[in-house]
Amino acid sequence: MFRFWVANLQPTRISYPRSCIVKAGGTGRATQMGKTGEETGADGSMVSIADYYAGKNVLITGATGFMGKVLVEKLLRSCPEVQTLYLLVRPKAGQSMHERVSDMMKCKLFDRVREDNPDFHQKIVPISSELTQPALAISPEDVERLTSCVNIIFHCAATIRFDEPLKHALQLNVMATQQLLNLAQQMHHLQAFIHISTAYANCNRRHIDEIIYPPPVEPKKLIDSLEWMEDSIVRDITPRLIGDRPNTYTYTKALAECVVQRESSKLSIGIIRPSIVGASWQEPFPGWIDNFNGPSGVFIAAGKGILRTMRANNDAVADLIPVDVVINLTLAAGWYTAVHRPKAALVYNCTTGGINPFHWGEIEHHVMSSFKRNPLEQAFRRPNANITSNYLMNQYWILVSHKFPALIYDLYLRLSGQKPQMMRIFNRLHKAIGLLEYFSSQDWEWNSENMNMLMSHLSPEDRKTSPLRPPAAHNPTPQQDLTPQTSSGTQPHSSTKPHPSDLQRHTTPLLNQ
Ligand SMILES: CCCCCCCCCCCCCCCCCCCC(=O)SCCNC(=O)CCNC(=O)[C@H](O)C(C)(C)COP(=O)(O)OP(=O)(O)OC[C@H]1O[C@@H](n2cnc3c(N)ncnc32)[C@H](O)[C@@H]1OP(=O)(O)O
Ligand SMILES: NC(=O)C1=CN([C@@H]2O[C@H](COP(=O)(O)OP(=O)(O)OC[C@H]3O[C@@H](n4cnc5c(N)ncnc54)[C@H](OP(=O)(O)O)[C@@H]3O)[C@@H](O)[C@H]2O)C=CC1
Repeated sequence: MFRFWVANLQPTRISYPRSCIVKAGGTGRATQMGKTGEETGADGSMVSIADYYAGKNVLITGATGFMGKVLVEKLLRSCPEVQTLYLLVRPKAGQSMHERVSDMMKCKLFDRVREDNPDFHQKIVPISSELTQPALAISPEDVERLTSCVNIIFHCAATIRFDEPLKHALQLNVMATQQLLNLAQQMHHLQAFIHISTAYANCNRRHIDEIIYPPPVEPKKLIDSLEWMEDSIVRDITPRLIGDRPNTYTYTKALAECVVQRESSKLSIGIIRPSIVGASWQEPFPGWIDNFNGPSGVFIAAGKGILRTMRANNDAVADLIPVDVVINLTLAAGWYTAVHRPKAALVYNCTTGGINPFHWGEIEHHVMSSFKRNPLEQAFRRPNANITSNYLMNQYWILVSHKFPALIYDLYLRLSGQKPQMMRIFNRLHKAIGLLEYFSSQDWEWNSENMNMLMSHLSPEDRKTSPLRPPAAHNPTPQQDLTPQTSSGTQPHSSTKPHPSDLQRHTTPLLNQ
């Protein structure tokens, strides 16, 4: 299997002349490039994001995931004239691909879309695909169909587990991305390829620009080397390979960026780097989330009275960003990439810390007071969690507030003839928070010039309906046409960075309750 991938990392490229790709474009409303570079309609007015997506065929990977679902929902709701959404989905947990998609469309997230258009499901076409398989396991008929009509690709699928074995993380995050790029190059009408990366792909640096940094290793060389290795050997050498990155996730996401960038002479590419994606701010309704990733699991464990202590720096910036804001940026980047066809891939650091800093210490305060006002059902103990940056103090509280109560509770369970379980729960919790502490103990500085630039290109209507950042009393929306920073970092970029004190703070709705 690995051998196949290696062979396919250097694909036979079918390149279409750029003019062909662009002209062939969407079947939507007639558009032309305005003098300023904005896409304008036939009447000369600026074309909105919804106008751009009208009549377009969109391919989405990872649509069953947290961010993918929100992307599908927003596209259907805000771009009602979008032609078709092709979702690459695999069967899972005994459910067929069709059952999974049909279940997904029944979920509360889609209530508003359902209200607006009860037949919205007709726009969704699931395509069977297992991304870790050769050629993404897409049938030849489906390849034919996709290559003949897709206009925009959003690549959201990934393994986001921090403890993923390197080979699997490499297969999904890097090789599948390469396979998708190969497919993209065969598409006759493709206008934009949007890759979802993470703001932490380069977390081994303190200051992160909107450029692609040199990869920690040549991806193909790594794949070649791992091909013949036993899994146990790969496991042993993983810490050496990932070096100063904390896990295989950030390492493989960095490699994926590099693989994507290498195709930027043939495809129009945008790379979105969100920081820690949390519950929705506004859309389709406030507070939607469907997973325990990142801080969400920590919050729930604290709310249930299980987690009492965690290592985190009170003063470090907690770079949380609501999922709807990330998706607004993703759709706007798709539009911008297709319309402006930047020569090099544009990277968008999708972060909040530089403009609206919020700290882990403040989060602790809001989370705890929120759970005191709105207690969770069946809590283990009354919630009372504290964060500390002191290792010894944390170890002390782990012993006193986690392990000791767990021992007592398990003893009680044993004596009452039940299976002990609390120590097992704490062991898993300790493993999970051990993996998260790297991110809660330090902070990073992300440049977000391209996000500002993108905002400056949005029509006034789009700024209202698809805000790229939560509103702030004194939040100066850049009015001027800012120069994009290219992924190679070669072009100059504007220094119109808003001052943090100009901006109002926000928290996710969960914390605002
Ligand atoms: C003290 C109180 C206040 C706190 C303030 C301070 C908070 C500090 C928090 C710091 C967090 C910092 C996080 C930074 C992350 C930045 C990373 C960059 C962002 C990204 O690019 S991508 C997203 C990042 N990825 C992740 O977050 C994934 C991390 N998770 C993992 O790697 C694995 O899940 C983990 C942690 C290794 C655990 O694996 P495992 O034990 O195998 O468990 P599963 O995840 O498979 O879950 C099994 C099962 O349990 C359910 N579950 C999980 N957590 C909870 C919970 N808290 N309560 C209830 N149930 C839970 C889970 O849904 C699974 O259920 P299934 O039914 O699906 O089996
Ligand atoms: N959540 C976050 O905080 C952040 C996420 N990101 C990035 O955003 C993107 C989306 O993340 P998120 O939505 O949170 O992740 P999820 O884990 O919720 O979703 C992952 C998606 O990838 C799909 N997928 C995984 N493996 C395969 C496979 N072998 N074949 C086909 N599909 C597969 C999953 O499908 P299935 O349902 O079948 O498993 C699912 O749809 C990722 O690229 C991630 O790196 C970046 C920064 C922060």
